[in-house]
Amino acid sequence: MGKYVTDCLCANSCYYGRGEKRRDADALLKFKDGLSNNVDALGSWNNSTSPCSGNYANWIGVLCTDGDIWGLQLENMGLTGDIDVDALLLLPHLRTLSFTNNKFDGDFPDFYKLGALKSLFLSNNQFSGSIPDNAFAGMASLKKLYLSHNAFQGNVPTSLAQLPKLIELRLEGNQFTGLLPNFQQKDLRDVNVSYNQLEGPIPPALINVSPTSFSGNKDLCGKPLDSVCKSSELNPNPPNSSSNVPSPSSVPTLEDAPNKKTSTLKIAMIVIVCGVALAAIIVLLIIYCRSRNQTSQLGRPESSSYKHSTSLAAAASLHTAGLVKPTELSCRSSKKGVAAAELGKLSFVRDDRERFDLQDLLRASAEVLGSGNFGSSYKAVLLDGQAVVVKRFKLMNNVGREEFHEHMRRLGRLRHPNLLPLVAYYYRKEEKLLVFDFVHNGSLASHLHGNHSVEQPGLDWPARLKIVKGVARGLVHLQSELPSLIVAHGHLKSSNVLLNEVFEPLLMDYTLAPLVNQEHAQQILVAYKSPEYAQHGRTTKKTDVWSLGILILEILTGKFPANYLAQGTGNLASWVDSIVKDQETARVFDEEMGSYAKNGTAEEEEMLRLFKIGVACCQEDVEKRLDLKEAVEKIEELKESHSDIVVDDHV
Ligand SMILES: Nc1ncnc2c1ncn2[C@@H]1O[C@H](COP(=O)(O)OP(=O)(O)OP(=O)(O)O)[C@@H](O)[C@H]1O
Repeated sequence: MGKYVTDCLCANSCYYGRGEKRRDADALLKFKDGLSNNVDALGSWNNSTSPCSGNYANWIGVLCTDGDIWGLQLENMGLTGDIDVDALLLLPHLRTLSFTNNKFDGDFPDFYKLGALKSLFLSNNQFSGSIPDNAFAGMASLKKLYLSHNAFQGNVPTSLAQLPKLIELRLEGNQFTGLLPNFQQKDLRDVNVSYNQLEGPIPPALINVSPTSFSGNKDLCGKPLDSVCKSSELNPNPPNSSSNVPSPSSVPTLEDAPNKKTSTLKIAMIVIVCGVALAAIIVLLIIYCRSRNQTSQLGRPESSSYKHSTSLAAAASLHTAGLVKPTELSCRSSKKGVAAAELGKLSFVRDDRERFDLQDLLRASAEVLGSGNFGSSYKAVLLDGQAVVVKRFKLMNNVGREEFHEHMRRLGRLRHPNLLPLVAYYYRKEEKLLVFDFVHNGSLASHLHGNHSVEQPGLDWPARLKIVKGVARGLVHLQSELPSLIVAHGHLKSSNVLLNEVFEPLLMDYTLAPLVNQEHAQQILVAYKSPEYAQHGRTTKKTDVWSLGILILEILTGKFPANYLAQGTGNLASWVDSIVKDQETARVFDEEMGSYAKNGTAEEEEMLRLFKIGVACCQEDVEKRLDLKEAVEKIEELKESHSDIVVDDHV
């Protein structure tokens, strides 16, 4: 419990007694006053509660730590009006601000006043006009700045080049003009200025950035692009300042540039050669697509040795009649005139993986694993024997390309023994494909509720405890790596826990909420079945703890929360109540655990302790519910038995 709650022991009535907390609430209410259409979205911002109780936020979109407000995450709310920076100035602990995906417009607000800010996310709004050159002067702590997909004009402010800690800078999809400032920050690694109207040399510090981060501009030149800067571009004389000019020392020099006549000739040659090559590729693709379509129309199986297996393309079409088949992904794109090089291209998020492309997947023998709420999952075995799972997601069409790429990159950076790593993805407006490694032991759900045999015996107590510990560790990692998300997993349930060959659990389908269409998310994602969402229409940092509690009770009792998976149904509280009542009157532990679950054994005592933790995680009242840290600490203390046998958890 956070210090504020422990100090007060009464969350609501005391906070007016504490000047600091009162000041925070007043500051936010003042901020809210500046907004125009905030009535519904910020309904929880009112005087009946304090914004924070410990680490828990009573007000939507407020990020709390120990009772202090360290961030605001007001995303996808349709907000307009004024961003009252002076009101935010009254929040001394504020470090992060996100207004992504709203409708704010007008000039860039005076964020320079918030000198301690570490991250600022304003993407996908309607801000416009020039940003003053010194707009970021004094923001020495700023690490992440996202201004993409607005309508900013004028020069990229030179004060950005003076931010010592800047590591992520996203300016794509605006109308910035002129030269890039001479960025020199060595840690500036995630930069994107594509689709502006920038020109001139790319600063030397950015030569290792991907060339696509500069595409769609008027006339940028120099590395990492292929276009060599002309001498006039290397020594431009911009009206604004010399600090805008990258040092010419490491960009190509005059000697590198051929004379004008030769270079014009060369450019003409290159254009012709590229044109011919492009035409040839398009013709080949059309032939290829036609031949594949004919094959699939004939329904010829690619492999007769698999009872349920066929090519992924055929599997997809068999299973999703009426939907776009993966085979068509590349063909349709070509009709729309997308560059040939982009066709069938999977984006890989990890460097340690061997690359394959969509065509390899389509050629692979494939098997339908199942059909979930979002679409179907296929197991595909590539020619080199590598088994992967391709998941099709259809309910993510409100998310923009850049936002999707950004989210995938974030997921790609996650590394933990209890998280199923994302391998690659494919973006298309109507449908997304996510590729993961195939996990051999299947899902926890199938082990708990499927038929048991000699090959698949029931899970014993040590195995179940190991699974609970692994799941808890995976959740902690997600929460600590993605602190800006209110719900880090959001879809925790037994079919989304896979078991590897040593029964180590791997969480999957995590962090989908920012991508899934809002209306579908509320129908499908487990987080939206929590009591806090049912009662107050909001999720919290403890929502994943609720799902963990349900999972613990399911693992201990072997009882399947039937309503849990059904689309559109909510409240699981009655399921929890029935389990608790059963426990009071009889032994509820799954008999599949055999002698371990017998009355009075040391193991049964440990099971009881875990049961209590599960119930404490399922408290409907969020205030009374354990937070993740507390839950994990208690889970880690559990042993296979009271006789101190430590679980061999392979982590
Ligand atoms: N990487 C994987 N390795 C092995 N089995 C997998 C893998 N990914 C998914 N599965 C299995 O494929 C089946 C379908 O999974 P899918 O995620 O499509 O649906 P779900 O988990 O049942 O529901 P939801 O769409 O709500 O998550 C499930 O039984 C799941 O356990």
